Amino acid sequence: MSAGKVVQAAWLGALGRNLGSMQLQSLARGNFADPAGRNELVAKIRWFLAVMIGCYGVFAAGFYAFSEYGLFLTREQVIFLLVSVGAFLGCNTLYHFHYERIRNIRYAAHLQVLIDFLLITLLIHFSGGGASWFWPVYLVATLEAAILLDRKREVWLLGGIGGLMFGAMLAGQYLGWFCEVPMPFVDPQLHHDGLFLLLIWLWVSLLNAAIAVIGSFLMSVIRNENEALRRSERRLVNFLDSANDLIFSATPEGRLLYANHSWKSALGFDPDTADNLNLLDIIHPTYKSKCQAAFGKAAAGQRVNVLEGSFIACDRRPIDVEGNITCNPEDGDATVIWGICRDVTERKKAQEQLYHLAHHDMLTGLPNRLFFIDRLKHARAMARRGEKQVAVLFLDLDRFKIINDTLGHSVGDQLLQEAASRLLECVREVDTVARLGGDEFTVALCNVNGVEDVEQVAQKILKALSRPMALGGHELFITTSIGICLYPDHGEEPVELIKNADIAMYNAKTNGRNNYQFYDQAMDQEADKRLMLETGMRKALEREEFRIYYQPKVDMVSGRVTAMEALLRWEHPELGMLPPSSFISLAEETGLIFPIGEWVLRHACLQNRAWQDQGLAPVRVAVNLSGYQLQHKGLIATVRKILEETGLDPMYLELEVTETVVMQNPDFAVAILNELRGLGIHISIDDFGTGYSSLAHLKRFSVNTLKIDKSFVREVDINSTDAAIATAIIAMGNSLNLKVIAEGVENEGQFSFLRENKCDEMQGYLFSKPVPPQEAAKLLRGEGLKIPETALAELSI
Ligand SMILES: Nc1nc2c(ncn2[C@@H]2O[C@@H]3COP(=O)(O)O[C@H]4[C@@H](O)[C@H](n5cnc6c(=O)[nH]c(N)nc65)O[C@@H]4COP(=O)(O)O[C@H]3[C@H]2O)c(=O)[nH]1
Repeated sequence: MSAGKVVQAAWLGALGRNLGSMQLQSLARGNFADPAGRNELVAKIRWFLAVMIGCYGVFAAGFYAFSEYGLFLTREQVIFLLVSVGAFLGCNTLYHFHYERIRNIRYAAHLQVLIDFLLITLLIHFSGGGASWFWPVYLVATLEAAILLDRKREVWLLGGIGGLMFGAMLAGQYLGWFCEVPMPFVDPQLHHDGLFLLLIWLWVSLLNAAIAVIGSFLMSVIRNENEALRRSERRLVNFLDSANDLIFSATPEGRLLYANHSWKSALGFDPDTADNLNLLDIIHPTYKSKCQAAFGKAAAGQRVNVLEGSFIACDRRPIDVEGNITCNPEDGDATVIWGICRDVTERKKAQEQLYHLAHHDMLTGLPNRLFFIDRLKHARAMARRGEKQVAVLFLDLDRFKIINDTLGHSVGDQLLQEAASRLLECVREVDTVARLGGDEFTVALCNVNGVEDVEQVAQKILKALSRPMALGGHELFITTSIGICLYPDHGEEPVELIKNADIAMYNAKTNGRNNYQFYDQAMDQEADKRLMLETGMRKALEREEFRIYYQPKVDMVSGRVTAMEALLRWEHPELGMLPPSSFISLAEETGLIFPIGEWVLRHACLQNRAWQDQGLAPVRVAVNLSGYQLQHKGLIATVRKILEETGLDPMYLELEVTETVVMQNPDFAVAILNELRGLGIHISIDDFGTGYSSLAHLKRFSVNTLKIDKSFVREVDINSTDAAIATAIIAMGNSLNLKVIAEGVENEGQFSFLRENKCDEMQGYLFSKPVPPQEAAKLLRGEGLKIPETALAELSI
């Protein structure tokens, strides 16, 4: 048996033995060991005597006044009798009402007994006649002394004094000092018989002594017993108070009778001071009816095990408890319910915390995957009932890893928290936003009526997340890619729905990020393909499956090639020649972008050096830098190393960085681009117009060229908005002394418009598609470069 169980068994045993006598409060009141209890008893005796004597006085006076016999009392005796009765009643009343004050007087009890002796002596003597019947009252006064006084000697002494007083009265009578006192049933002759009076005195004194001895002996026995009981009670109370469990007793109606120390300190109530405290009033409403039923059950004699409940403490704190209640009524005792419970508030809190931890993401406080699946099941059940749909949105923050790696995890964490709170703003309360890990979030939209509903939310999310975030002293711009699938159209099971939304999300990523895509079964093949690409990509470098194609950039004044843009291709053994759009984002996610990017940079530099060595007119080679590469700590060192290894002059290297990547963390980009510029490298901002650059930002960037995104070039000659954007970019570039190049120029209309608007350079299929190195060399020699006829005359070729 464990120590805890031994203690529990011990105190349960003690509790059981004392259960009947455990009416602690009421017991104390009738306790002879307690002076208050004894005084109460004595007071009762004295009131009884006073009433009896008073009745006799009234009877005697009445008899004297109205009876022709006039009784056997003289007028003076009746008067004296009434005065004595009055004095006795007066003393008693005085004692009763001023008990609290009198009891503090030393020898108050002795005095009380002596006064009783004296009054009774006077009463018997001076009233004479029938009042002499009251001589046994001496004995009662001795009994009073036995009850009131703790020391036997004092009891005997007072008993002796009583006897002496009685003797003195008889002696005085014998000697004729007092008036004649006729004794009932006694020959008046004997009233003056010394021997007879001596015998009476001896008899009364003997009785008095016997009462004093027996009374004080019995009282000491009672007192000792009571003291032992009180001691045992005290021990039990101490024992109960030392228990950590909350122990209480109450009536079946809930009135609290007793509570141990732990109960009092946990709840802040004290049944001794709070009158009529009812347990049911301080039980949490959730548990009230359950506890009421349990009390009823216990009162009916059944033990209620493992009762859970919660009290409301004095300061309104909920105190969760767990325990059992029982009721052991003994014969004649009122039904008392006993409860033993444990304060499990902390344990419950810990359990709740544990549950929260198991079901929530620590960083954002959002539900985690486990909880999300649970919520999704719930949403599915609701949708089934209402014949609605559930939408699962899978979100991945674009290029989050870059921010995390470059600005540190603390900023990354803040970003995730900010993203989480913005996501919560976009959905209703019934919907669920969860974080699956990393930068992946999911949203479950309940009771969806159709695709339009979901699209609205998706657009709201894209907008909310693209708002700039000021975190850790940086202004960050982030976008997100969202994959969406619907229950029941795209799957039944939560796991399947999440998987399909994930597949759709990848599609959104490959579709240029910052957009949403609905799941389509065809995407499954895409997912398989992606898996195949991922495994293949790891070996592609070793197997030398990557190729670089080159596309010329043409100067609009001279008509010459100013640069060759290196565009990566992957010659997949099964899928054929793959464009970068089908594998670059995958390379970024897998981290393979670093070795691949380095490979492209090295080979492009080598190629350019080779062209120069072949005697071709030197041009720049433009290499695209992924956001991940730009933010990589080792970028500058890598570029330097490659330039050294290949022997290419930095002025013939151009690095293209997309505007979105630069704007994601402008402060960081400024620092890196300045350093690259410092090496003598040409810097271009790619896809310009798609990001959020402002003039203020541009002024800080140390770049050479702005490259108008091909989406604005496509309809630049027919669409007024695109035309306005393109001309604005050209004007901006001119004012900042930057070169402006347009990409994706396919026809003469675009060409003429851009030329008329003073665009410095152009690139596009109109001049040449991206071509392998050998063909690129031909272009550099001026062979095969397509310049529109209309322009040839004006160009200084
Ligand atoms: N419709 C149309 N398209 C034209 C025309 N002229 C050129 N293009 C295409 O436009 C893209 C221009 O590259 P970008 O904007 O830097 O966009 C590039 C670039 O961001 C990225 N990329 C290419 N190579 C690399 C690389 O080595 N590293 C990194 N990080 N990204 C690369 O992949 C993107 C796509 O490259 P590509 O598929 O080669 O697509 C190229 C090119 O083939 C035209 O007249 N019409």
